[in-house]
Amino acid sequence: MFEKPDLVVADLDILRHVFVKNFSHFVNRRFAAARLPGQNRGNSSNALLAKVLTVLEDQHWKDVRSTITPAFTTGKMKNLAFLFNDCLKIMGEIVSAHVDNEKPMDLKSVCGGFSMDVIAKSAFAIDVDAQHDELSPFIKFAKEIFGIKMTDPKAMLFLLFPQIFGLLERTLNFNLLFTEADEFFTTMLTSVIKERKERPKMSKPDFLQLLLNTVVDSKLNKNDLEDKEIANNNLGGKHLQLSLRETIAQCLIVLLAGFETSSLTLHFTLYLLSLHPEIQDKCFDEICDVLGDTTEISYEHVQKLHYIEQVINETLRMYSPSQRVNRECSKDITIKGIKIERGVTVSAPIYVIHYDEKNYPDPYKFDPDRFTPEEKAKRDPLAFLPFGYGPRNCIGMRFAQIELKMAVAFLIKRFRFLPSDPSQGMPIRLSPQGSTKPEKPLFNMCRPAINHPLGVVLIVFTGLKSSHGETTVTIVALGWHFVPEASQNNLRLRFLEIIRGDIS
Ligand code: HEM
Repeated sequence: MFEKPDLVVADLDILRHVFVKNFSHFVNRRFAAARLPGQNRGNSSNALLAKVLTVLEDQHWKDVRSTITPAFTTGKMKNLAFLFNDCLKIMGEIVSAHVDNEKPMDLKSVCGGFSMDVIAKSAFAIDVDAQHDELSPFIKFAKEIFGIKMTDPKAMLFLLFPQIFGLLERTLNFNLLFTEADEFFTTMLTSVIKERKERPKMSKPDFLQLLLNTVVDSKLNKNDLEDKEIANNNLGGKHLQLSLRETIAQCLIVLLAGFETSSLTLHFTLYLLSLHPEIQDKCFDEICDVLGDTTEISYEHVQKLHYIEQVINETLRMYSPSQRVNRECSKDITIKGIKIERGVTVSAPIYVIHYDEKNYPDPYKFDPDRFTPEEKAKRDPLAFLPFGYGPRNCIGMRFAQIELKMAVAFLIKRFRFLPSDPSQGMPIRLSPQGSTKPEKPLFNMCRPAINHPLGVVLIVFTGLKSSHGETTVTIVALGWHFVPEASQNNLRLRFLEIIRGDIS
C-alpha cells in the first residue's frame, strides 16, 4: 500500500538522463493517479479524467501523444491566433471599465476570465463570454473541476490511500471528481462533434477541429517535420483512431492543463510590469514597432515580439506555475553512480533550479535580458523548466506562448499598468500552501497608454505635421522631458520619419 520514495534531484546532468537520455526508463509521470500495481489507470477506467493525456502511461500514452501532436504544431497554432483576438477585445473592454472607474483591478479575475474564454472558444467551440457571464453552465462545471477541496472526504481518501481509492473507483464505478461535469462536457461536445461531421462547412479553425482532423489525417506534413522540437520528440507511437470519449478527454486537458497555468502567468506578468515601468516602456516600444496602427494581432506579429517573449520567460522563471516535474522509474537503473529502483519517482524542483545563482546570478531580480539569445546560449537548457522537458514536456507550450504574447501585446499597447499601492514591491510573496499563488490577491491600477508621456508626445508630433509654429515645438520639448529614456530612441526615429514624410 505504501508508495516508493520520491528522489528530488537538482543536478541537471542526472535530470538530462531522466528526461531525455534514458527516457525509456522514465516514460510515466507520477500523477495523483489511483491504480493497483501493474494496472494502467488510463486503460482501466472509463472516467473522462482517466483518459486525458497527462495521466496516460507507457505505449498508450505514446500512441495518444503521437496522434494529437499534429494539432499542436506551429503551423496549426497559427489558425488559433484569430480566435484569441475576439477574447482580447472583451478583456480590453473590461480593463477600460476599470480605467473609467479608477478602481484597482483584480488581475486574477481579469486574466482568469480571458483564459477561460480562450479555452471555451478553442477547445469547446462555444462563445461563453466567461469574462461577463459567471452563471453559464460551462463556467459552473469548469469551476467545479478546479474547486475540488482537499478537505473533501473523497479527496482525502484519494490522497492518503490511492490504491484503495483505485479499487473503489473500478469496482463501484465511483468517480471521485466530477460525475455531473463529466456528463455536461460529454453531452456538449458530442453534439458539436456530430454537427461538424454532418456539416463540415460549419467547422471553425479551432482546437477541437484540429483534434478531429488529426484523427482523420494524422500524418505530420513537411512543415511539421521541419519543426525541430517535434522531430526531436518523435516517439514512434502508433496513430490511433481516438474514440469519441478519448477525443473529448483531450479537449478537457486544455481546460485542466491550460487554464490555471496561462491565467497565473499572465497575471504575474502584468503585475511585474507594473513594478518595473522601464521594462513596461521597452515592451510598449516593441509593440508599437511591430504592430504599428493595426488593431488585430496576427501570428506573424507574435513571431516578432522577441522582448515580450523574454519578459514572459523571466516571469515563468520566477513564478513557474508548476513547482516540480517528475518521472516514475519503470526499470532499475544507475545514473552517475546513483541506483534508482523501479517505482521510485525522480522529481526536478523547479524553484531550486530557477533560483540557483549558478544558473541565474542575482536570481530575485526581474531581468528579462537573461533570455536574450546570447544569454540563453550560455546556459544549460535544463535550467529552465516551466514547461518540463524532453518527449513528455508540455504539449501546449506553443498554444500558451501565443496566447500570452498576444494578451501582453494587446494590453500594453492600450493600457499602462501601475501598482495600486505604492508600498508594493519585489519579491511577490507566494502563498505558503505550496502552490504558485500570491499570498494576497494582486491588484493594479490602469491608465490608458495615451496618458503615458509617450502618448502626449505622439499627439504633439501629429500636430507638428500640419504646423511648424513655435508653440508646437515648445510643447514637443516639454513633452520630451517626460519621456522615459527607454522610449526616446524609438521616438527620435518616429520623429524623423514624420519630418521626412512632411518634406517629401
Ligand atoms: C503557461 C502555461 C503552461 C505551463 C507553465 C505549463 C506547464 C506544464 C508542465 C510543467 C507540464 C509537465 C511537463 C513534464 O512533465 O515534463 C505540462 C504538461 C502538459 N501540458 Fe502544459 N503548461 C501550460 C499550458 C498548457 C496549455 C495551454 C495546454 C493545452 C493547450 C497544456 C497541456 C499540457 C498537457 C496535455 C500536458 C501533458 C503532456 C503529456 O503528458 O504528454 N499546457 N504543462
